[in-house]
Amino acid sequence: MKNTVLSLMKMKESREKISMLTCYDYSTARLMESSGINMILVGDSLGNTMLGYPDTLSVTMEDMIHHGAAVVRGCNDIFVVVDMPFMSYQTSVYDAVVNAGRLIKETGCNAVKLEGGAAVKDQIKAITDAGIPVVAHIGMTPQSVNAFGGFKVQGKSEAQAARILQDAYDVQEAGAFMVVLECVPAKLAALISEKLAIPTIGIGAGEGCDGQVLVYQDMLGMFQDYVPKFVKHFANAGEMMVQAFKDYDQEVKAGTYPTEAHGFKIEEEIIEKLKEK
Ligand SMILES: Nc1nc(=O)c2c([nH]1)NC[C@@H]1CN(c3ccc(C(=O)N[C@@H](CCC(=O)O)C(=O)O)cc3)CN21
Ligand SMILES: CC(C)C(=O)C(=O)O
Ligand SMILES: [Mg+2]
Repeated sequence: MKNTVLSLMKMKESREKISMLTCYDYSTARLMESSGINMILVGDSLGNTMLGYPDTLSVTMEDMIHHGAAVVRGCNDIFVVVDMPFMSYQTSVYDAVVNAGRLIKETGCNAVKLEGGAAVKDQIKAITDAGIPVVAHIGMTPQSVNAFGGFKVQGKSEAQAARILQDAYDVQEAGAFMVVLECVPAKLAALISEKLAIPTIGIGAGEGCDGQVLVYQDMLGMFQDYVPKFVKHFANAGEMMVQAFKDYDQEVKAGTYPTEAHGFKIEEEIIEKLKEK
């Protein structure tokens, strides 16, 4: 049965962990749907994993709509969240509502996600007031990579930890129904998870969160540019793919693929007639 904002919030109450993975295309969405995971995130991490950018800053609304709509076409039964890309909501509350609305209308997703705490309270409130569920994202927010000086864990000092806790309270108060905690110390994430009424979804935020999210190419072992410390390889799909590509290359070159079984037949007579032309 498909989750809703209500059933996801109830999972926190009953201490049932929430599983989320990123997804960017139709065929992967079909596969994920048969796995039992609770939620899909069409993350702006598609800038890295699908488009080959060094960060998420170049990702556009058009990119998110293109991939988001493909994922939604593959999902009958999973709650889908689409990331708002860099500069689609930071510029004004008006831009935030217009662009959140476009993501909902043009992809068919169930909720949107945006990065930031206190700084985007007004945006979260306005999008929520428009009837669009919002997932917040605090801690190490990759769209601020240049401000952070790299993809570095946030919240180790007392001042930073206090700011992140306040961000968590702020996004909850503004109306977010869920919050992603990225790359923050495990004990800080556990404390925030206890204090908030809304579910927390961790990535590099330890075992105390109400759920977890990973980039699917990371957990399948098929992304090689970098491997963050929080990633666990649940498969070595990268190795399997390279082996299959090698086998194909060899068989094509050796003439062992394709065989007759992979081809289509035609009446011999027709070929004989064509030979005379
Ligand atoms: N494939 C992929 N996976 C991700 O998790 C991800 C993306 N892309 N793109 C957007 C952001 C970028 N993220 C990143 C990228 C790198 C590290 C990383 O390498 N961290 C180091 C250093 C941590 C530190 O020094 O504080 C690590 O060892 O984990 C972490 C998160 C998370 N997001
Ligand atoms: C890793 C998650 C939280 C994300 O924002 C993304 O994939 O873009
Ligand atoms: Mg993102």
